[in-house]
Amino acid sequence: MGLFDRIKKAFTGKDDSEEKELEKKSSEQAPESDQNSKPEPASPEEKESTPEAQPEEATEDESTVEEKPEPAEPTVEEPESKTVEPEPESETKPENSSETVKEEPENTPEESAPEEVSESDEETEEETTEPVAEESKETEEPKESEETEKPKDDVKEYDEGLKKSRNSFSSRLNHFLANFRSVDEDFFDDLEELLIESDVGYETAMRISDELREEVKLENAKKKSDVSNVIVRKLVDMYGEEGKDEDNDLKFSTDKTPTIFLFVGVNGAGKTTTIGKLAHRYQSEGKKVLLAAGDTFRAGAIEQLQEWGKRVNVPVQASKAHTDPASVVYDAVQRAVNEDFDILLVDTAGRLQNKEGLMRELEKIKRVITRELPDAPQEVLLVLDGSTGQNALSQAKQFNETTDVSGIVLTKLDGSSQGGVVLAIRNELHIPVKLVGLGEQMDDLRDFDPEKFIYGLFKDLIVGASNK
Ligand SMILES: Nc1nc2c(ncn2[C@@H]2O[C@H](COP(=O)(O)OP(=O)(O)OP(=O)(O)O)[C@@H](O)[C@H]2O)c(=O)[nH]1
Repeated sequence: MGLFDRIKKAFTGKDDSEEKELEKKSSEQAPESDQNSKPEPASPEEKESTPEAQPEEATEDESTVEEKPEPAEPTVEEPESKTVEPEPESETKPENSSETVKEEPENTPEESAPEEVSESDEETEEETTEPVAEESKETEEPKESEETEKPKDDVKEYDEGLKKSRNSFSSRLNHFLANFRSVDEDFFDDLEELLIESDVGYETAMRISDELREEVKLENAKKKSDVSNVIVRKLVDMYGEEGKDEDNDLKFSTDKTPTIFLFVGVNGAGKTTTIGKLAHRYQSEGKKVLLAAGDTFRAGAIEQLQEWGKRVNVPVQASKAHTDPASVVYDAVQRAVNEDFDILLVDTAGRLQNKEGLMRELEKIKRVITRELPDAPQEVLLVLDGSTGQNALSQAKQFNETTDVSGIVLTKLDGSSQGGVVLAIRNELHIPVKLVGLGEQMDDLRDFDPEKFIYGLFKDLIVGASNK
């Protein structure tokens, strides 16, 4: 069963063929009693969900007028979703948060062009690193986490977080389908354009268009509803295919040594915030977490990480601005080992005077870590601002050329209408997305779950597409 059918079945209780079968039967037997043909709804809670899901256009299309079974919304517990590989509800338990610490990302007028990273990195140890600002420790109790927020549900989070992306994609596609006259060359040109604009990536758009030509011929899909079904099915199944060997799980140390995650990415992508959220997650799980302020390029970045340290009650290894970041990281690794920390999360600069300088610095940081702990870092996580669409994709390409990225954190998907970039990242870069940011709060970080994500992105189209 392809991804499309798996998702459809998980969330509606029926896959496409079962549904067609049912429809056929019910139209043969009792044309009026279409009530009966509804898939037993999982839970009809938010029926209003997406207005564009059943756009007026669909009505004008001859064949599609008949009543659709109202999409069964996924229940919080996803009761019948057992068909999709069993997901442990692996999310952080959000017993806290709620308190919104406003952080200004660019709060410091940085840039006094920093001395180039010194090449002599053997040293690092004592010199630079007076742990000037290693505050927090266990001193401050997590006062903020007292006000409990109701636990967030995973499916629902994706569902809500991706509303904008979904609406944007659904309405574009629906608009497009409502306006095409025939499936000719112009149709395919326009479709390619639409897919590219939706940030699924150029190559993906071309592949879909090519394969669609075949499918359209094969399935003799001439009606709008058929074409729509084929497009969505292709998009989803292609995504499923590409991800067959993808491992979206974070890797951890397999011995007693600390796990180290190194975060890289351009300024403002959400590195510090992601580190804060992850620190909160592991801390809540009872792990001993240390943060390292490896972005010494600007003082504001150090303060920002320290702020997060306070918020989530986790110590931060830091030094003065413009210290060699490798020395800060060296000290952090030493401390993590000596004091039995479970996890060390390392922040890095998003910008230096030039790209080469930045890449050299990242390399050096990584070398320092690996020299101390050969299996670390267990992850080099590239943080990308998901709301930047194609821009995120080209950043990923650049970083991946110079840094050995093991996974991607895609942030700001809540505010984005560019969720399609996830398709491009998988189909074109083959780097697994491991985490997604669905908001600014401590609990708004999710392990990336491809099926829930795709459901969140295409819900209306998946549930609606095949019933026409
Ligand atoms: N809506 C939303 N905002 C986010 C998310 N992740 C981060 N942000 C916001 O994005 C802004 C930048 O995040 P930072 O964590 O400072 O980014 P950074 O990559 O560390 O940037 P520098 O410290 O400048 O290198 C902040 O205002 C965050 O609150 C997310 O998932 N959703």
